[in-house]
Amino acid sequence: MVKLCNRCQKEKAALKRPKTSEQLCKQCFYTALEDEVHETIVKNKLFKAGERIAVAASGGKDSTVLAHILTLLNARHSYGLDLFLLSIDEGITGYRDDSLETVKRNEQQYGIPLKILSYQELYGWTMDDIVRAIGHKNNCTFCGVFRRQALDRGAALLKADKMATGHNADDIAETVLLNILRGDVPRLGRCTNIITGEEGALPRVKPFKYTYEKEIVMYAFFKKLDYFSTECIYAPYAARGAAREFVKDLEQVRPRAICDLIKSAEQFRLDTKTGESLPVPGKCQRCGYISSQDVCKACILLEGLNKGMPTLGVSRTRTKKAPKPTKAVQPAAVNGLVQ
Ligand SMILES: Nc1ncnc2c1ncn2[C@@H]1O[C@H](COP(=O)(O)OP(=O)(O)OP(=O)(O)O)[C@@H](O)[C@H]1O
Repeated sequence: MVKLCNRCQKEKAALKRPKTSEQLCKQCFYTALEDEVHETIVKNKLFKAGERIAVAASGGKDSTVLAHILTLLNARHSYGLDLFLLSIDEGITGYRDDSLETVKRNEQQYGIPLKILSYQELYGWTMDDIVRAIGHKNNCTFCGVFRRQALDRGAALLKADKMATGHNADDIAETVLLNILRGDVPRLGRCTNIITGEEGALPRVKPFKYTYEKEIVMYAFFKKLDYFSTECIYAPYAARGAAREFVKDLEQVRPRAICDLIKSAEQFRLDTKTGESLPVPGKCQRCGYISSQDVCKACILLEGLNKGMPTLGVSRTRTKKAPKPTKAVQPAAVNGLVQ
């Protein structure tokens, strides 16, 4: 017997939604997902009319679907946003070079201008160079810290008001678990925030906070979106992989587990009486970019690389005293890079 779509009751059901177990036709699935993202955007006041939004685009499924859905919702609901694609080329041969080709095609497909910035031009090192120098251990620390700053720099060049990233519900649930494993209570409370960095120059928003990865993949697949699907070649060495597997196992047993992990972490709010305080954003004395310390993590890591002491700054203990300044990356070095 043909199973009809639970919503329209007319079309044949094409899929079972991983999040709700509803059996839907393709069109009703698209509408359900798009409406949920719209609701998330409106309820959480993620955007204001007239804002310039940098969509952090890696060429992967999440950011590709994000660029697609934001373009669509911006037109459908007259958000009045100016959208831009912003990509960081970490310099990972056989991975990022291929995914950037996808983003270049997305620029044409969605009609959104693209800006690419590379670690090579910002820091003088590619990730391939870094892995050659330090090995596979800790390379994700360098990549994560440099990417975060590189995205901020790119957004500043684009004069963006906000940045939207493709972090989905699974990513956030994984981060919750990692923070529990590390006993990092302040981060545990903060990692589920849908808007971060509001106190600084560039707030970051996560429109896919409640969107399941499996549904993003289904959406991209059924809509035949052009995205790059290979994992980072250095990813097998990341601790996140184990948390990812665990979240997938939990989801298998109980699909709600992903939402529940996010909800439970939301209950962990910082108790100011415990003496723990949130880092106060300031400026790095060397490069001038946002930092809660005198010298930002990117400058400390870069100093370690340039001095042949790559473990400098990798430890999670906070440096009270800033190390002596060496050559810093000057903001001026990347001025005039807007294409
Ligand atoms: N190289 C990059 N350039 C621009 N944005 C990036 C880059 N890498 C990651 N991001 C942003 O951070 C988000 C989460 O990063 P993650 O490492 O999970 O991405 P990914 O798996 O490479 O690709 P995606 O999340 O797009 O499927 C991405 O959705 C994207 O918005």
